[in-house]
Amino acid sequence: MNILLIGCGKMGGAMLRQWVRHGEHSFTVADPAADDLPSGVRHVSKATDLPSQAFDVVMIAIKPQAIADVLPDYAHALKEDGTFVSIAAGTSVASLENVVGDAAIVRVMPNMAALVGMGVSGLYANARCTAEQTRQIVALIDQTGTCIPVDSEDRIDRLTAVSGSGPGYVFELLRSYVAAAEELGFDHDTARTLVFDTLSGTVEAARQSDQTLEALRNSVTSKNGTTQAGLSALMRDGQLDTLFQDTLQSAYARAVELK
Ligand SMILES: NC(=O)C1=CN([C@@H]2O[C@H](COP(=O)(O)OP(=O)(O)OC[C@H]3O[C@@H](n4cnc5c(N)ncnc54)[C@H](O)[C@@H]3O)[C@@H](O)[C@H]2O)C=CC1
Ligand SMILES: O=C(O)[C@@H]1CCC=N1
Repeated sequence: MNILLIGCGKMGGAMLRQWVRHGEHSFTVADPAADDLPSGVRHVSKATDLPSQAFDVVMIAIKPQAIADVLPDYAHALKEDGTFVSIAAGTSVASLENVVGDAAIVRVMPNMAALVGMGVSGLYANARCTAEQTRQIVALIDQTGTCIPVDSEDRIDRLTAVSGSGPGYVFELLRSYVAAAEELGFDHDTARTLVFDTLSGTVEAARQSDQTLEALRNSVTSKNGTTQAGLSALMRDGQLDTLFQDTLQSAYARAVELK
């Protein structure tokens, strides 16, 4: 496919790197600030540099607040049977239709783990998308990690709160965990190794296990042992559950505001 990527910042750039690595599609990036594009990617700085009806996919990867101003300039570049794809948080299909009219539109919510080809994305296709158009975009997003199609747009906003913003929570969790390990006397590099390997090894053990997460947690927790002491601080008064619920509800509420 011939694909136009409008906006190639942190998220668009992470996904583009995976697509270029797979080498299946041709890419043009429209972003005045993009200066370090992978080789083979064409770069344009303005919409008027693009021919009409040249692209199978026009993907918008700029900030939600800028879409209404920027996208109309690029609408001519999409083929008549092409697909608009938006990765913007919140911005609804209805808002996108207000800008580009009645078109095949797919909302994708990726995450920053796409940087290493381990992203997880939600995907919602509007009623104008044919099964073939949806299949093509699912296959494209699969190249950045895992793609989970959903059948309601609200699921995309909910999934934004869980996995779209998720790397932000996890980076902060890692920062705090590493800082606490340093407080306990480890140098920074050792603290990072201890925390990162604990996280990735534990996630893999949980993924490969058929036990519940509670059973796995209990398998680490000796009666009156060290883990029990640590967990009673971590879980005091249900604070961890409250914190995660507040975190996800706040992010979901913001996605709804950005519609
Ligand atoms: N950063 C993340 O982890 C995620 C971001 N998103 C969504 O991705 C979109 C982009 O976010 P980021 O990459 O984080 O932001 P960013 O600020 O890193 O990238 C935005 C890019 O758009 C470019 N841009 C601005 N005006 C433009 C114009 N008129 N024409 C072409 N390009 C223009 C900027 O130069 C910049 O490179 C947002 O809508 C966000 O909601 C979705 C999931 C995760
Ligand atoms: O914070 C944001 O709005 C974007 C969407 C999901 C992750 N980053």
